[in-house]
Amino acid sequence: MSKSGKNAAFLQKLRLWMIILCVIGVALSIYALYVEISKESDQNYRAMCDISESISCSRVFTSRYGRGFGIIGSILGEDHPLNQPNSIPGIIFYSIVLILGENTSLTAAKIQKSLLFISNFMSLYLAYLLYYVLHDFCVVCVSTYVVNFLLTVCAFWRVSTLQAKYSDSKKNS
Ligand SMILES: C/C(=C\C[C@@]12O[C@]1(C)C(=O)c1ccccc1C2=O)CCC[C@H](C)CCC[C@H](C)CCCC(C)C
Repeated sequence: MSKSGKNAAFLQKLRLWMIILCVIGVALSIYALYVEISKESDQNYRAMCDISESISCSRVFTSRYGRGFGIIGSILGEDHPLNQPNSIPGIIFYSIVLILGENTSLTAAKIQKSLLFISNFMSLYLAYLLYYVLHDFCVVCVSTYVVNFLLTVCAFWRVSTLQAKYSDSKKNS
């Protein structure tokens, strides 16, 4: 296969994997939202990801860090309307990444790469809270960190492949 054919095939593969990862991200966020709402209305609700006292996702989602990433509440007040469950920006975030993946321009790919790069710092901050502050292991949370990391790797490959593709098409014209 020619170089440009190989690039095109690799881009298709990346697109597929990124769609799958974004759908997983949205699904994990919707599940987190569902658990948080269920637990808030019924203290006896036990989620699938509540395995033990220290492996409990609902304890994490209903903690003060489960809303507004623990930041918005301390600035605007816990009861501020912007202090929503973390899963809501999560759903918006993965949807934006998904939409950017459907745009074939290099600019869209670069914006996508930057957003994903930043999300790993968010993962680090949330993992810190999870491990050192809440002393919990949350399966859903850790899964989102893995999804963010894998999406970031894909986004970096996508940008370099698109750059190679565009510099080749300039050479050949
Ligand atoms: C479900 C999810 C993350 C899981 C979790 O947040 C949860 C649910 C939570 O309650 C929690 C509590 C205490 C410690 C850790 C945790 C978490 O681990 C989604 C984030 C995904 C990603 C890390 C978001 C990236 C945010 C963007 C950088 C901000 C952009 C905002 C957009 C609207 C454009």
